[in-house]
Amino acid sequence: MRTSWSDSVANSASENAAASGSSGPRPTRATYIPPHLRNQPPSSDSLAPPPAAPSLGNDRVGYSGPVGGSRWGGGGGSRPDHGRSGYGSGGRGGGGWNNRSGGRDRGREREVNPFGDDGDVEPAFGEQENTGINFDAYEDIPVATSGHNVPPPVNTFADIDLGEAVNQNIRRCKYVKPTPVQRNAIPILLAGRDLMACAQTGSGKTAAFCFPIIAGIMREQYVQRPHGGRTMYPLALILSPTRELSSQIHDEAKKFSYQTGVKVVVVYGGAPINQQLRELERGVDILVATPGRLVDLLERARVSLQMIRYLALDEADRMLDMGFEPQIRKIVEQMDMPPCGMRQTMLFSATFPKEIQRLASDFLSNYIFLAVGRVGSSTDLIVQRVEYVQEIDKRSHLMDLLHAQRETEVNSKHSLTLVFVETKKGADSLEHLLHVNGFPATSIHGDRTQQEREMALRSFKSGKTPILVATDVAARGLDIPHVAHVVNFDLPNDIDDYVHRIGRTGRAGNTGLATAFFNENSMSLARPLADLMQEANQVVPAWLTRYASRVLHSGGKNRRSAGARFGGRDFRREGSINKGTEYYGGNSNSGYGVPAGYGGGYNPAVASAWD
Ligand SMILES: Nc1ncnc2c1ncn2[C@@H]1O[C@H](COP(=O)(O)OP(=O)(O)OP(=O)(O)O)[C@@H](O)[C@H]1O
Repeated sequence: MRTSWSDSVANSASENAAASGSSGPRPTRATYIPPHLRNQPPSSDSLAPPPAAPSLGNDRVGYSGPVGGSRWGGGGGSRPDHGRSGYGSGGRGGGGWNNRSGGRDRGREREVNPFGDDGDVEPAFGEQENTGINFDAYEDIPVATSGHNVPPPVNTFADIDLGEAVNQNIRRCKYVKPTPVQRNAIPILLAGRDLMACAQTGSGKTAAFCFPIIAGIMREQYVQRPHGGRTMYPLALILSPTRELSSQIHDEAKKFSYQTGVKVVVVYGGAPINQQLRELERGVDILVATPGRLVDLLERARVSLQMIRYLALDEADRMLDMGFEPQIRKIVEQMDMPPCGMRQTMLFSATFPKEIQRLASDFLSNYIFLAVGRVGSSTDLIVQRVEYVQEIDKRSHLMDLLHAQRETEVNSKHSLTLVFVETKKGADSLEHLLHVNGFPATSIHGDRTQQEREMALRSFKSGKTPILVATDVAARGLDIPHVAHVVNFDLPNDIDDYVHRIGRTGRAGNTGLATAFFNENSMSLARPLADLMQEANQVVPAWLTRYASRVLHSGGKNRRSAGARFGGRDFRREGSINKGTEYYGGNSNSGYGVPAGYGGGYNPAVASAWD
């Protein structure tokens, strides 16, 4: 059974509590225990010193610059490195796995089973029930890749060598087959390539970047990290725009890395830093972070990025918009992270406007662009409705909708409604209105304390308050089961935000409904909204088409540029860089119905709701 987000948060909290209460011996940081050795069952040779790794020398301590030799060194193997100097130990043939036991096992006793099962091994791939994703629709999903030497996609998890421990966790998650983005992205990442991936909301992007990172770290044999002092040296950094999303990624990564020995830690603002520091001191391989708290830790020299070899930006377009870009540049370019080409960089989002692609290319080296079209489980299954509602009538109209839902029991414990508003004040006052009118509602926005935010989400997820009023802080990434209805009470200014908001429903095979209240205030969205709905085979009201045609030639900021459909297209193909180079490889399809990132639609408005 899938653990819910709020359950996961609760599990994570109790896990932290258990960890901090543990009386077990604390490992000294002077001895680095490779992740794959940390969770091995004790064996007769467990006290034997690890065999020396002949290719490793002191030059592997810390970042030594783009010199010819392998910084990462290790096992050789068959993985092509495509010119990435210093990349990769191990190979895809399985020879890179190190199953030796030995060394100190600092994680084993403390590791809480994130699946809440008794550790039973799930049936082999293909024998399990799946989690509801409509796999039959997969064959029709348009996929486009561009870049040099694109590794071919795989069809099954068994075709990918992620190691037995990760495979067991995939089975525990009840993932039967890789989703299209996973089928394509995982081989690319295992081949050591940088990647910009654009795939629909709810299509499994988190696992697409987590699996290769975990497998990559497990393949590393004896990476020596600098020691002494209080600075920690993670090997992978996953950045995301909100605390809740970072927490969710952390929970997912902990599931995927269960019993692999790979240690995942999350840091984000609004939570006590001392607790996070204590957690870091226990060791960290993968650091999941929001940018603000990470910068704080970097400035305190409690974290160094010197040893980073995997950098993932989830919701990458948001991370590189005007609100976040300076912080991201600081983290990636001005601290001690190895430069692009000396680390593996992966950017994921459901939307990738051209402007952001251009910015993002600064962080990437010889990268592959991947666009995965509609995952049959997602927008096809979201019914989109748009209603003309005057500003003054919105509140009563919403309550009418909710009343009607109550009648049909749509708003039950297992049928949640997420209402998006533009401002924090608006969220507070709408929550209050619903409350006094007898609707069980709560709210989440950036002015709430972290504790209040977490409580609100828990209460929503559990069905205690099945209506959540939210600002855009909840628009991206959150994987909340049973969200049946998303209401855009206030439409966003940017069509990409609309895409992410409605993507909170219709996830992983479930159906969903998205209702938008449209009026004169949302006029700039008329055309992209009408186009988006048409692409997704939705009924577009005649009045919306009329509004859309009025702004057709007015060049609004959300204007979608011809040929750059939904941002599912590599901006390098527009001829702005690398002219004359053939970028397309693998499958290429034009014109997918990916409701993702309009080419001309970037709105650099800073959303105050973000962390
Ligand atoms: N191979 C798979 N088989 C079945 N379910 C899967 C698979 N991969 C991921 N899922 C499930 O699909 C859901 C959506 O995944 P995830 O949150 O990673 O989507 P996403 O693409 O990151 O969405 P968003 O764009 O909204 O951030 C999750 O509940 C996840 O557990």
